[in-house]
Amino acid sequence: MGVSTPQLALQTRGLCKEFRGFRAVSSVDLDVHEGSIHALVGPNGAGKTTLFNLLSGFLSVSEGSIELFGRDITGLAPERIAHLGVARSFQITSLFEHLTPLEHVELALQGMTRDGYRFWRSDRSLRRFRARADELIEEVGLAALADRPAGVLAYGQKRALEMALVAALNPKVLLLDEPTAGMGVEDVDRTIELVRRISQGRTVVFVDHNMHVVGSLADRVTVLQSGAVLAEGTYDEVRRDERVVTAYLGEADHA
Ligand SMILES: Nc1ncnc2c1ncn2[C@@H]1O[C@H](COP(=O)(O)OP(=O)(O)OP(=O)(O)O)[C@@H](O)[C@H]1O
Repeated sequence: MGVSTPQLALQTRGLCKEFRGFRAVSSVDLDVHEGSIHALVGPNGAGKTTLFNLLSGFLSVSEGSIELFGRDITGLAPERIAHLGVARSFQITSLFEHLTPLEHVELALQGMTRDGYRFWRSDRSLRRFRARADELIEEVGLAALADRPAGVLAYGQKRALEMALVAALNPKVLLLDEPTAGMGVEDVDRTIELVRRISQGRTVVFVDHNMHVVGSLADRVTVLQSGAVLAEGTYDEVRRDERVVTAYLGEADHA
């Protein structure tokens, strides 16, 4: 009888974040459908990173609520939210220059087990994860560099390794903060493919300034301005929206 609505992976209602009276995120109602790729865009300072930090629990919520698959996760610690299946892309600074990509992924896989991150564990115990680590390294296109120190990887390759580390967590929801930032055209296109592959069977929310990336990947786009939702829809809908055009032109004017 009733029309079945697709399940929401993430839902926020009236979400606010204030920094000493300044509203960086203001009454945001966000619906992210399960299995979708959802982009957050907006001019500099629009509140995208702050919203990401709220979703992953890295910042406390000032007002409003966050639900993950219908469960209220407002106020949960980041590790609890991670445990419930939300992973955030690693920052480059979290790579260990002397460890190889393979070792990074093996450690990430070990971190998922009861053993946790035990760096003093023997090579033998890590070898249990070798086959899966090989797969992940292959998937992100780093097979030829699997045994080189991460320090020698080029920028785009480091970002690919971060993607493998996030995928190793096997999350239900993946939050990617500017996956193509600072990349040349080739790396951007490779990353689009990579995100597409990694998004299979998952929900992805990403922030990116590159509209080619947003247009190629996003099923839905939420445009933020001054902390609030300015527009929401498909890429084609939002890019034709007068208010969105004005917001971006306004930014260009001030550049
Ligand atoms: N810890 C903080 N304390 C005070 N103000 C903050 C803090 N973090 C962010 N802000 C402010 O909140 C606003 C939103 O910042 P945020 O980094 O979320 O924007 P953004 O959309 O991610 O921008 P960008 O595209 O430049 O990364 C900005 O005005 C910023 O200065």
